[in-house]
Amino acid sequence: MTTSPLVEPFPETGIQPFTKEPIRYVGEDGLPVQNLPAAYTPERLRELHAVMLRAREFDRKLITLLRQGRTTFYAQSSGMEATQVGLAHSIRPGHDWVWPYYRDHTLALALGVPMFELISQVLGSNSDPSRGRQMPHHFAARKQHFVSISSSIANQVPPATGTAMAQKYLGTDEITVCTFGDGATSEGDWHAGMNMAGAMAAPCLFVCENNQWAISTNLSGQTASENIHIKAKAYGMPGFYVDGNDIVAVMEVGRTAAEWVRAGNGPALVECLTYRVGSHSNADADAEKHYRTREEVQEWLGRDPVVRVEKLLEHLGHPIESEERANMISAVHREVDEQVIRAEATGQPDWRIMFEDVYADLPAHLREEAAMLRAEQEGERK
Ligand SMILES: Cc1ncc(C[n+]2csc(CCOP(=O)(O)OP(=O)(O)O)c2C)c(N)n1
Repeated sequence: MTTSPLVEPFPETGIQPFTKEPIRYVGEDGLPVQNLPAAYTPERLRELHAVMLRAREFDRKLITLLRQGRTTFYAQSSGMEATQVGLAHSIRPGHDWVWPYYRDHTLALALGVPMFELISQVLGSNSDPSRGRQMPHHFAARKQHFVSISSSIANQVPPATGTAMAQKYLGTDEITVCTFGDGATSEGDWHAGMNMAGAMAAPCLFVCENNQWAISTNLSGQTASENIHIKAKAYGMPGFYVDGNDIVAVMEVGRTAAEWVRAGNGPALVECLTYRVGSHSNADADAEKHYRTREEVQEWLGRDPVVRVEKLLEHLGHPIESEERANMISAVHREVDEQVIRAEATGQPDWRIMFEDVYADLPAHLREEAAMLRAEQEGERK
């Protein structure tokens, strides 16, 4: 067990919980503000950059799909790539369990969920693992232990704690990862889940993707607390504050916290300070400038996490040339187009699937409803 986790820097990495300022390795200008750990070679940084850029372009293409009316809901994560890709690289994909929230498709991609599955889900096609029964953009991926998403804010927090408690009782070396936005931290479920995790020393890594807006409510309207991570203290767990647009910082803090949780020390909270540069979802009046200024958005566009890695690579003498970047973007666009065609070709699920996959023996009232629908369909066909 590590001693004094609430005040001391963590011995292996020297990373300190409860800092006043977000922990940062790479400044907004792309220059390191402290020594980069040896693992961040130019090759590694290029790999991370490619994952981030793929997610960014996935967002752009899916917005087009939405505008074409081929899906009905989408919530972009543009601007938050360092947080989600960094988190994916802090845990063990397919081993640890993830209770995500609805903006986490970049996390899913980075954990290795095939793009085909994500696109199938958004389209509700036959190839969708949920077979069109979940709201669009509410993914689940069995192989990656990525639990189905709830639209209801903070709903995932108590069951994430429960999963972590089970992992503890079973004595596995898995941990649970639970993500949420800043708005979720005002919900009763959030406090119940955090409290229980602390009391039970459950191996749960809580990650707040603080993008500073909950639809039209900003952080200061959300809480009188000076920040989110400080709330961890009340639940007896360390709280880390990290620059969520700096992938090196997210990975260093994320890995420190995850391994500390895995070592049996109990839960931890990581707050990633980032920004949602796009609209909340397609059901949002962001473009009409009702709740935030264009200047604020511009300011954060200037802190782009993908560009930060490009600037760092340039500084290290390994720049991504503009032609190479353009080719990477075209390749993602082609990949999306191909997966859309493949998913659409599987067709839409039949109404009969409503009655499948839940009951081994269908109860009488559902058998009756199925028979009624069948009769109606047959009547229409005559
Ligand atoms: C229990 C509940 N209350 C309200 C809503 C409506 N709602 C949908 S998204 C959202 C904002 C959540 O903001 P945050 O947790 O910060 O995540 P973000 O969308 O900013 O990533 C709200 C209030 C909901 N889905 N569930």
